[in-house]
Amino acid sequence: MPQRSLNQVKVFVRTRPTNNFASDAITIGRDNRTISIHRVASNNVVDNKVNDWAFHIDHVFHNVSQEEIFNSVAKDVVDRTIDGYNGLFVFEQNQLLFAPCLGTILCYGQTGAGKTHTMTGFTESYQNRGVIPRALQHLYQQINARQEFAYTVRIAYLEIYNDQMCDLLRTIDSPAEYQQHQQQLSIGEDAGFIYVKGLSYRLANTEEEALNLLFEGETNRAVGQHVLNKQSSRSHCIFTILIECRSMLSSDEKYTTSKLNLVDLAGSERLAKTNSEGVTKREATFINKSLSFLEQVVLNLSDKKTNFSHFRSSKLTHALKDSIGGRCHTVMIANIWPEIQYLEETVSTLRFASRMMCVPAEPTVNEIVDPVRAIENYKRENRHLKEELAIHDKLANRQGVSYDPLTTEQLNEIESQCRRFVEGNLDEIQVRNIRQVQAAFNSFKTICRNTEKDVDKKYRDRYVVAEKQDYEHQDSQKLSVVSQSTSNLTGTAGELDGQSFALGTVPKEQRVNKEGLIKMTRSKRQAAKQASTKDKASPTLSKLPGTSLSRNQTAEDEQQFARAKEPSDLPEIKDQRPSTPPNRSTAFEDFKQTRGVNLNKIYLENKEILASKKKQYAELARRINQTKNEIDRTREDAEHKKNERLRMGEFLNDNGETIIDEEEYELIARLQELKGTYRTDYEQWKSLQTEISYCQNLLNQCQNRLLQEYDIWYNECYLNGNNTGTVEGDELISSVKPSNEYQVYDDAAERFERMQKELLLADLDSMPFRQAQINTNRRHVFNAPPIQGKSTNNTGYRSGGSYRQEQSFLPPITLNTNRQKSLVR
Ligand SMILES: Nc1ncnc2c1ncn2[C@@H]1O[C@H](COP(=O)(O)OP(=O)(O)OP(=O)(O)O)[C@@H](O)[C@H]1O
Repeated sequence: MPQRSLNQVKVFVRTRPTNNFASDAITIGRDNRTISIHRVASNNVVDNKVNDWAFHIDHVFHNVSQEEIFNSVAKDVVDRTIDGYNGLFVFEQNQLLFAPCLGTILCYGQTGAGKTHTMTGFTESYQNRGVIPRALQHLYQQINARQEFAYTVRIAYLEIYNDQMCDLLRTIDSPAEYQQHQQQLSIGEDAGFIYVKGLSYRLANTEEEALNLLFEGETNRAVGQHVLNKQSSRSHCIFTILIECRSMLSSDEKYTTSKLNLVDLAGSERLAKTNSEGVTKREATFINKSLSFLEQVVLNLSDKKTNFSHFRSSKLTHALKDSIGGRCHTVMIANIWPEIQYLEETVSTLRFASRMMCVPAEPTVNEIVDPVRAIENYKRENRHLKEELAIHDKLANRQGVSYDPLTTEQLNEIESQCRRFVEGNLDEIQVRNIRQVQAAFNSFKTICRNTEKDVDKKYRDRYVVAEKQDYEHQDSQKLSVVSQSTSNLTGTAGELDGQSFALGTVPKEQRVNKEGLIKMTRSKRQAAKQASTKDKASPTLSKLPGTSLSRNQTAEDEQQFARAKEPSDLPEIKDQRPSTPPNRSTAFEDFKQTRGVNLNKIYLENKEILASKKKQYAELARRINQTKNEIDRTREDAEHKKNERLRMGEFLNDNGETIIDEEEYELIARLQELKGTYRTDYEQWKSLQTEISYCQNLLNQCQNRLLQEYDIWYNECYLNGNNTGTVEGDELISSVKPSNEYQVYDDAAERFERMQKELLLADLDSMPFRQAQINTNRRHVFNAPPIQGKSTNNTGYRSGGSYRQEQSFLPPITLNTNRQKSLVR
């Protein structure tokens, strides 16, 4: 095999997994760098065609994961793009006019071969996310790791549909801006760099913001259905990441810029095989035409003798002019569908891949960042600043101030001072320079963390829910406790002097309407109780032994949850279910009486504990306020007495001490006593506050678990446990969507919180991905016009004040219903 030059476009082949792999016709070399095709000639026909091919490429990926594709193919390109390029670009009204493209990843192949799968992946599955979401994650991880640089990231998403360009992020704008963006996009060139006039570049400060943009664009892509692919992309899409980087170390005005294009081409298709007609056929014609122009351009680029390429022959080739080879680090993934009936398409894809391999690419090395020189400059500047500081200190008569790093002894001394300060044994901490201030803050941080740990340990050790015999009784009591606790949370308690912050609860008008919730919950409970009395004979509802829940969130918790969710004494109810699934809230009640009975108990127990803590908290606050009022009154009386004494003239004893009367003495003593009570209560109040937040946390976890188990149970009972295929899209994503039926327990704000917590419990790295997913779903559900016929209430997103509020912050989106595809691919 000929030696590959480093300065050429890299080409990889990825096979779509299939059970009908054409092993007689397709052979992948052992080194995974060769792919041979052998076509069996027809028996009856004299065939003079070439029947054997061998293609040498950089690597063949056969049945590999999305992660491997990203790590082997795309990561390097992303890294190179982050490293930047010495360029310059100019913004005008948030529209990029000029930027060098440093990296391109391109997916090419026949329809249905897995290009979109490779590039974007499943938007609803974190594990199966494609190159773009992974590239964004890697990009922001790198940015966060490079503290010495300040990065600005902008995103654009361009679609080329029937040779017309379209901004996929236009729907984020308000209607007025949207109208502006409707203007025709056009391609411009400056110094060999390509830009799309009118295309919006959106700032993305975090991975989540960037993913929001990706998902928004994905929902706007043109998608169609034909025989070979139910969700076929009918357009070429270019996802552009623009990175601007400034050094924090030098005051240099220069900055590096780079652009990464992630291109998902529409798939070539043979009309006879896809049975395309009407719109789909017209689209296919445009797709095939633009791809053959692309082939032509690539052919010209790979031919050293030709120095002209017809880039302007189509929008696609023009838009990609500076993205293929040349100064751009280009990587192509050729997707093939290795089944015998697609052999011709496979050969044609591999041919294109081979041509692409000959396109020269000489990425320019970034020259701007020279860390050695930067550090030298930094040291020099540091020396100058120190000298200046010394002069300044001398002029200000501040002798002996040292700016050198603190020694271990000095650090220990500061730490000890901080400790004594916190314990109340020291009034002031001696600091003379900024290093000492920093050291003091660090010590405070350490003290704070250790205290937190101690408190946490203390509560974990302390709280174990006792077994309860009469659960139902307590359950009914609980509601009144909750309502009392909320109504008791009034008044304020402040510091002794009354000059600082006030403690207490938020004003009534700012609180969530709990009464409504309680009424609703109560009526649902009653309904459930009636149902349970009817079914008394059923062993399903027989009393289960009380469950105790350790506050330790350890294996013990897990075991208990496991025990709770698998009550062995419950009969299998699956077969008794009606064929039509019941409404979810009825099913939920059912679940709480059967499979979820123990989990529900734990949940309610915890809720009760929380309610009682809140009650104590409110009572204590009221008591503190009373004490505070009494302190104020007593202090006033004492002051009054003192003034009276002073007016009458002071009496002194032989030692020169002031003599006061009995009444004034009692007032002073009472004042001391009240202050003592106040302090004790205040400490207890603060500690209760921590306990409440701990219990609240635990309650949320129980709630999440209950709802998860409910989803599983519901699927098993009513959807035959089938989580794919037969289930409607809405059902599929129900596990990540808050649903109205869960209102049995909580109001909208709580649901929102629960949803976030549910996500947090999962892999932390996946948080931005999942959050962006939810944001996009929610945005589209909120803004779907009512004329679409579907009631948005079905989704469970619309009820609840907090959602409405959130809606008002989001820009309205107008959806093109013809072109919108489901978020679930
Ligand atoms: N590597 C893979 N692993 C799992 N599923 C795959 C893989 N590649 C493709 N698929 C599945 O094959 C189907 C078609 O894939 P995809 O839509 O990505 O093809 P495409 O090349 O983008 O087609 P088109 O050009 O028509 O848009 C999808 O259901 C996708 O999930």
